Amino acid sequence: MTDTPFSKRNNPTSTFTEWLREQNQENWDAAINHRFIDELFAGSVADDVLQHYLVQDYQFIDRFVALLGAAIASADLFTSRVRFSRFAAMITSDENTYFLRAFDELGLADKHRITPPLTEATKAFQALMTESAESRMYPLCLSVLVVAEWLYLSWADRPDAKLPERFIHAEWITLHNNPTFAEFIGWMRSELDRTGPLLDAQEQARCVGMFSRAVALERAFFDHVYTPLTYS
Ligand SMILES: Cc1ncc(CO)c(N)n1
Repeated sequence: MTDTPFSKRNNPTSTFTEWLREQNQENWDAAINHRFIDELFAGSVADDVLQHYLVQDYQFIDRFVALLGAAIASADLFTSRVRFSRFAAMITSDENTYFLRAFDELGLADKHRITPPLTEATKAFQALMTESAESRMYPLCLSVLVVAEWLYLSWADRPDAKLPERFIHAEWITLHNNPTFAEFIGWMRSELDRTGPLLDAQEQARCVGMFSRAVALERAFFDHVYTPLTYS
């Protein structure tokens, strides 16, 4: 990892978020081209693999919504709070009901919707989200939120791909590649592009650190679905 501040970056035309992503290109590309994503588009993910992914991801989403709350609380503008609040409403409605319908389809017991065993990857992600929320600094909250949403838009954006038949596959794609979602990511990046460069070198290094951890964890999270737990 480099300690070079944004103002001394090699490529002077890159924005703050581009600069952050450039430093994590290998993990980013491995995540968005992951076997799991190829199988999701093909509709061929094994049910126990998808179930494991969704059970663990529901626990990710719990802390993710808490982190959205921290972004709402720490944002410097009312207009930013409004946009994040609307996004939080989407996650806690359309996305939440997708999880519940998918759990029904996959026959998942109630206890695993609420308190499943947590994997190391899930715990590490939860710890990162708690740390960034507890910083109470808007750009640090954004550094983790931007990875989670921008990386998901990046894997889901395959314009020539046909949607798979089953809703448990297709809806997980359309939740992450629809125009409203894409527009929101553009806005959220512009928020980090606006507030990140104003930080001092030490605080920028914290952004770099959290962004990098988040990208590495996204990759690890996809890797770990192929050793699914049994939820009986
Ligand atoms: C692990 C992970 N990262 C990002 C997203 C997008 O919200 C998600 N659902 N799960």
